[in-house]
Amino acid sequence: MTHAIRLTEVSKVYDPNGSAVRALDGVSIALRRGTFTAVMGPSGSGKSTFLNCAAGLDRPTSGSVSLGDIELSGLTEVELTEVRRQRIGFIFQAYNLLSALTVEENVTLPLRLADRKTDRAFLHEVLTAVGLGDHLKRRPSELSGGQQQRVAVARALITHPDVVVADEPTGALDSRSSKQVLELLRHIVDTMGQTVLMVTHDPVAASFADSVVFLADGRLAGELPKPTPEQVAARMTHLGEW
Ligand SMILES: Nc1ncnc2c1ncn2[C@@H]1O[C@H](COP(=O)(O)OP(=O)(O)OP(=O)(O)O)[C@@H](O)[C@H]1O
Repeated sequence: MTHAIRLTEVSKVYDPNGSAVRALDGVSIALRRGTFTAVMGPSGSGKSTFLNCAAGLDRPTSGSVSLGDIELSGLTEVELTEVRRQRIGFIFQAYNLLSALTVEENVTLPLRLADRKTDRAFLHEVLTAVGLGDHLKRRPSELSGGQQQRVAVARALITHPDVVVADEPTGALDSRSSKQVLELLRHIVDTMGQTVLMVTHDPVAASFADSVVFLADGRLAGELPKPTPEQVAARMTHLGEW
């Protein structure tokens, strides 16, 4: 199995008050294991819908999504929740850490929710990789935004997920902290063989990926391997307002 995620002819139609919005329109793509993919496109082009369908947070109206050899559309809600918990790591713009918990408790929370034991050696490895080995007992309020997002990266990694999905992970960070988080995502792909899927508006962020996938009006509008910020920006300008 070389693909971490495969979408086949995925469409998603929202129907608020009867005026249907086709957020995704026949998207087919496969993401290889151990690769870092960025998703870009104008506002409203379907990036979040794409990420949510790929990660089992939302169900397509038609088409299929498979995570490894698991076909998500065949799962019940309970099974889907279990797949998300065990096989996908999530990173959001707003960190979503629990303020009452320490760094260590936040990072190991997905394991406790899944009733799994913490592998102390791997916890140490992950916290060292994100540069927070000395901050185990701190609480989120005692950390910078960049440090909090690195806790979120550690939390996403702790279950050994098949794929890490990140929705605008640097959207709330200054450029220095952004760079650290992006270098960290690059690092987990290069050294741990993780698969990362990231939505971003930022051509510099996208340039850390192996490949950028462009969306326009819910459809795939090209792919750019080995992207540079300049190439990404030029493509985005070509796609219209962003
Ligand atoms: N829950 C929903 N109900 C109705 N329409 C929705 C819903 N979610 C998204 N849409 C619509 O689907 C389209 C795609 O939205 P989506 O959020 O995926 O785009 P996006 O590229 O992530 O946008 P942005 O860059 O602004 O975050 C938009 O037209 C949006 O208004």
